[in-house]
Amino acid sequence: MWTSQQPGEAPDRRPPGTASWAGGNVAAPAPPVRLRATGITKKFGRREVLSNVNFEVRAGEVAAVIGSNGAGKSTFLKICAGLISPTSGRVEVNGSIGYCPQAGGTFDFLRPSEHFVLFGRGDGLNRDTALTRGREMAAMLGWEPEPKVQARHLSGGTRQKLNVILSTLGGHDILLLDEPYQGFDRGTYTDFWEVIWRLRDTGRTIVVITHMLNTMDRVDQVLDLTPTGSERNR
Ligand SMILES: Nc1ncnc2c1ncn2[C@@H]1O[C@H](COP(=O)(O)OP(=O)(O)OP(=O)(O)O)[C@@H](O)[C@H]1O
Repeated sequence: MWTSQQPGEAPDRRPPGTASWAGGNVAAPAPPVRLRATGITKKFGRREVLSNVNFEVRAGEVAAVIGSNGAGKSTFLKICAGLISPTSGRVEVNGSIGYCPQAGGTFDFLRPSEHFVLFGRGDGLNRDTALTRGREMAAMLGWEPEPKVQARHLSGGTRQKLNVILSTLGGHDILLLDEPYQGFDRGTYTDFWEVIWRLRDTGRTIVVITHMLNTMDRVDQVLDLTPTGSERNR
């Protein structure tokens, strides 16, 4: 379901189930657009942080959002997640969203398993499914949570793994990840991308804020929010 007004995509007029017709080869229909941001501008007070940003990402695509410090990457992702409103412009969402914040997102005095249950229940999962999914995702990131350790005693990188896992529990159509791999060691970074590609292959849409330039060959498209020219002094 589109959660805001759908502008209407061009109808596919091909006969159902046909890959080609009229004697010619016709490309398979493009996967559906999952997230579309149109003309997004955001001001904090008189300061314009985002200026007329347009962005569209489809099912089965991974997009990177890049830009200098303060370029508005986190602000843009929060607007896409519906956490804050743009000053102007609109976001259309076709599917459910999982969001991984840059910082926070976990609770000091809860154990990882308690996080899985708490967040899983919020996503409509029962307790056992939430625990199983959480542990499976942890294993994919090379982590076996110790049963009795509270989040405040986890290392920074491990706590960030927990943060990422929580955003994936609900099996959402769209994953918005704000610098998800801060503190990951090299092996976990590799595992992380394996997980992302696996999710992409199941038709998920993933938008990742990153500062890692070597990420660019891992994604389908890049949105660069670095201010240009006159925007630099905004
Ligand atoms: N709630 C707010 N009120 C006022 N200013 C804000 C608010 N949130 C963000 N800003 C400002 O907006 C600008 C963009 O912030 P944002 O966190 O989106 O940048 P970013 O590109 O994610 O930066 P970084 O790469 O350092 O994480 C910054 O100058 C920040 O101080």
